[in-house]
Amino acid sequence: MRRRYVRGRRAQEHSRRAHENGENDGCEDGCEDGVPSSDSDSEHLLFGGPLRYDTGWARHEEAYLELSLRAVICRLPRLLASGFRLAWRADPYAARALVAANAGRGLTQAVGLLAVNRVLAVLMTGATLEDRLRSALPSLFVMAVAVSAGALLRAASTYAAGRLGPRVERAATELYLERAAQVELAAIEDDRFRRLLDSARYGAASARRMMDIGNRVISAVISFIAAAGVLTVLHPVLLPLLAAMTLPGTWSALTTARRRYRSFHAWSRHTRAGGLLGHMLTDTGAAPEIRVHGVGPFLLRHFRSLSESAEAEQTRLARLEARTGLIAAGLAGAATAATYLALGGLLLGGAMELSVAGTAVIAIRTGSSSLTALALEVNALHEQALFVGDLDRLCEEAARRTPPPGTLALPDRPERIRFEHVTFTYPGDGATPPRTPALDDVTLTVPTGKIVALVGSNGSGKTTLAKLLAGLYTPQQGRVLWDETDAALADRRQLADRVAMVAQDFTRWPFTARVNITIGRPEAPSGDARMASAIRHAGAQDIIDGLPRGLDTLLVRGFRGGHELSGGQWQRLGFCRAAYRQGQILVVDEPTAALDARTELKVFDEIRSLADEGSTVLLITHRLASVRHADLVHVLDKGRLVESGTPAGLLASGGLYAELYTLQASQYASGDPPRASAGRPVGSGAVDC
Ligand SMILES: Nc1ncnc2c1ncn2[C@@H]1O[C@H](COP(=O)(O)OP(=O)(O)OP(=O)(O)O)[C@@H](O)[C@H]1O
Repeated sequence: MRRRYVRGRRAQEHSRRAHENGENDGCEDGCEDGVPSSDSDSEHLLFGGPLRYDTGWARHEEAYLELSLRAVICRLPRLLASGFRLAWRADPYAARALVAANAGRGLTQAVGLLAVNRVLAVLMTGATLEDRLRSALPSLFVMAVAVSAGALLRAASTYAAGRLGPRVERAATELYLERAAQVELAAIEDDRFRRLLDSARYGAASARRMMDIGNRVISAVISFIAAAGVLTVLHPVLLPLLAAMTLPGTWSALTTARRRYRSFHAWSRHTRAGGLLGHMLTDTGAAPEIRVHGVGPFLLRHFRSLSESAEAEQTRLARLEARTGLIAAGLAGAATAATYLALGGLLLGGAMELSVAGTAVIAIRTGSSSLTALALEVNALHEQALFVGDLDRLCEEAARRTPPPGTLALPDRPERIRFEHVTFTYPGDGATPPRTPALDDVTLTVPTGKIVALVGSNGSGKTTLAKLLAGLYTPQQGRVLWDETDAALADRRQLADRVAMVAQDFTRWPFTARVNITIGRPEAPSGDARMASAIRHAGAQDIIDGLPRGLDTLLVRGFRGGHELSGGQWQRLGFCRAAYRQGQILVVDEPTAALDARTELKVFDEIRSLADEGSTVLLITHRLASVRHADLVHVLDKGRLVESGTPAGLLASGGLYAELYTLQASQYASGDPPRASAGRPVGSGAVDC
């Protein structure tokens, strides 16, 4: 009931707007800027409303539609300048050649038109035909030279644009990737920056397209200027006649293009929704449920409903296009008749010579086709320029968010890493209320050469603390000290070099097993000893032995020879990668979550042996039985440090650690499932711990 009311209100609002815009293209049912509402019952049922992308580039859908042609033309020079800067950086020679060739073409067109005028004038005056032809020869020669030069310059401009395009795309892509890889992790996780990244991703392809469209715009502008200049020289009244003949065609082309564009954006949500349904129907992950729950016919029905409404929209557009084309043809016909009547009047009144009228007809034809092309290309150019503008903004923003390289050297063999009153809050998206700190005034010590465990409920800040230690984030307050050196001022490359990490969501690289291990330290000389030691520490020999091509097996499905590992096997490979890296500090976040009991024991033995060899291990785990391997345990709760001590000491003290431990141990001791509410509340993740 409520939904019907909301949809009714929305339809009324759409109708009102369409009415205000003076558009009534058969959309009694609620229109969006002349486009019938694309909201459908299927979308409401399946997605709770229209399926919109939440990405940066999607912003341009609205931005572009809001702009009038005048606004587009006003903004264009700035946007064009950023495209030209890219072109200049990519290939200054080709950029110069492109501009020069187009300018030259305009000149040849003007010269050609004037020569035509001269030829016609000479042919229509003079005594004998032979005399007239002889007198016309020099102008004919000029015409031939102008046409040949124009052809040569067109070839030069095609070559320059073709050479420039890929180079511009490569330069822009490199710029994009370089900037994206440099920024701090917090920027990558920041919604606003992510949107900018999304949007700027299209900057490179758009920059390339801009070269082609820009080339056509320049040549249309120059050709229009040449035709308009010649017409003004021939007779001042001809210029308004040119405009009158051109306007209907331009109006028709622009109206149709904008209508299609609007419709595309209103209806692309629909198409996207249909695509998603199609994908779900064939997706491997959804396949079992589709079969067991009989979801197939349900999805197919909604797919058909979405497709049928999209087809109806195409029919509506075709009808409108035909109508606009007809109106434009009528107006253009009237304007052409008026033009020829005016030319006839000028001829009869003796205000214009026949030769001038002939040249005028040619110039009007050239000028009007250039102007129509210009209007369309400017529209397209503006759309591409928006994305190139985003690439510019990304570069500025990335420069702001790239951490300084740092200058202080870290101690070779630090005795401890100390967190001093560290507070860290993840950046918000600006729209929602500010986040609460993930770490709040935390002071603790990680002695080197030991196993230090971080324990606490879900969301208590363990992973965040490990990432701060690895230098992935910088605290807003407090310091992380390696002995006495502040990590925020330390050489960032040196800091990264000291740490190896097996994160919860470590990357499953779509490469061979060998690369998946060595990518932990790609520049290390690939020696068998290092590899063998890493495989041994991770207890991964059986996995490698089981692969069809051993270390050279490709670990991704969907490609020939590709092989899929189980979750636990991947986890051991991730551990192997970290061991291969041989960092001073090894951070392991839930290293055994997907492992069977026997393998888990083996991995913890290896962690112990790594610590015995001098490495520092920062262990994050919810399996408190495994924490007995640790030399020191820090217990976090809601971003604060609540307890620290040895496992035995903490058990004896009867605090949060002891409570969590007892809760977990009781699962094994008794047949009854433990109750999370037993004892005092320990946060939402009490049972996990
Ligand atoms: N990238 C992020 N952006 C925003 N908030 C985050 C991000 N990562 C973590 N948080 C928030 O910070 C808090 C601490 O998260 P953290 O991952 O450090 O906890 P944790 O103790 O490791 O949890 P778990 O045991 O579930 O892995 C949580 O409230 C979490 O929602």
